[in-house]
Amino acid sequence: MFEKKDILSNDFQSVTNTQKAQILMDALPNIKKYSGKIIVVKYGGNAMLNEDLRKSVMGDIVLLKLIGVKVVLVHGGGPHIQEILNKIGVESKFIDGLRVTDAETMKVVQMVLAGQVNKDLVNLIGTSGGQAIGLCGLDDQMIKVRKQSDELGFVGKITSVDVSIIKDNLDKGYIPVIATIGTDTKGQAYNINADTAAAEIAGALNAECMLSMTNIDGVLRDKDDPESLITDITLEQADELKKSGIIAGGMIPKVQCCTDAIQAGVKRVFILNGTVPHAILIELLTEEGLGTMFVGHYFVAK
Ligand SMILES: Nc1ncnc2c1ncn2[C@@H]1O[C@H](COP(=O)(O)OP(=O)(O)O)[C@@H](O)[C@H]1O
Ligand SMILES: CC(=O)N[C@@H](CCC(=O)OP(=O)(O)O)C(=O)O
Repeated sequence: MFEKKDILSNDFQSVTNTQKAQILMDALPNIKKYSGKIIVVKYGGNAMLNEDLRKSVMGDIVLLKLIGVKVVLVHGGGPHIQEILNKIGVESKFIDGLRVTDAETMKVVQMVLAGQVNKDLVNLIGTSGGQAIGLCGLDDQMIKVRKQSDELGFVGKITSVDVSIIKDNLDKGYIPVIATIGTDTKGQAYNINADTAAAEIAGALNAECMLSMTNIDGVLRDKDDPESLITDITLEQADELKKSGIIAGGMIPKVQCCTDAIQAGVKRVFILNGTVPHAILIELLTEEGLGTMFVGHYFVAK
């Protein structure tokens, strides 16, 4: 039997073919568990900046698809938006982790998320051997929103998600790749935080599982101590850790989205470190587990 450290180390190169075959056999119960089920992966932030890691994450997604999992990729791209805003000299302000979005910023958000980032990921899935289709919340008016608040400008609060276009594409064998732009009743485009959108989409799809990929191992008792990872967390514990200030900064909205997804009926929700090669496969297909798993008030066996 192999441990996480063996899988992540170069020693893994020296395992025999029989051992490799055994690893595949060991994955069989988990493959059976997820085959035919919908899994929503949220990918964004700093975990998306390194090209080799992006390739590794897209490779994991293609492999899941090929073993029969219906994968939906919801992506962010905050750092990519920031890079263009910096280049054109537009300043961005954040309120509680959300980008204040004026008309000019909204144009950049749409251009970067639905254009550059979305199509780059679609292309990468294609070259990794999968079939992806790029969508955003404007396609078929998939994500409807209303203005969240005047001070945030064109930041949308999701009012409904119509998942028909996602399901149609899953049925045709595509991996839907979704940029999180929404529209109001008048056709105005809005910026949506990608974790929030992923949780809403996962809930609307009645997904088996949602994985939120970030650049830290999961929820930590001490964010500067990787050894303090909380592997399983109930909604009540998550609330307590937020109140006590242990969960802070960008982790607050991320944890909120995870608890929202559980409450919307998603069975298993994880925060995972997307900078660990093959984090998705290790979490889903091995007994090891890497990140933080959210469970309802009752215990759900992994
Ligand atoms: N208890 C905690 N456990 C883990 N990370 C935490 C915690 N409290 C605050 N954080 C911070 O939250 C960050 C993750 O949020 P964020 O950077 O917004 O993610 P992303 O860009 O991937 O969406 C971590 O890098 C960490 O600095
Ligand atoms: C309203 C709001 O803040 N929207 C985000 C959308 C992108 C996002 O969420 O990207 P990450 O997942 O990479 O952080 C933004 O403008 O940055």
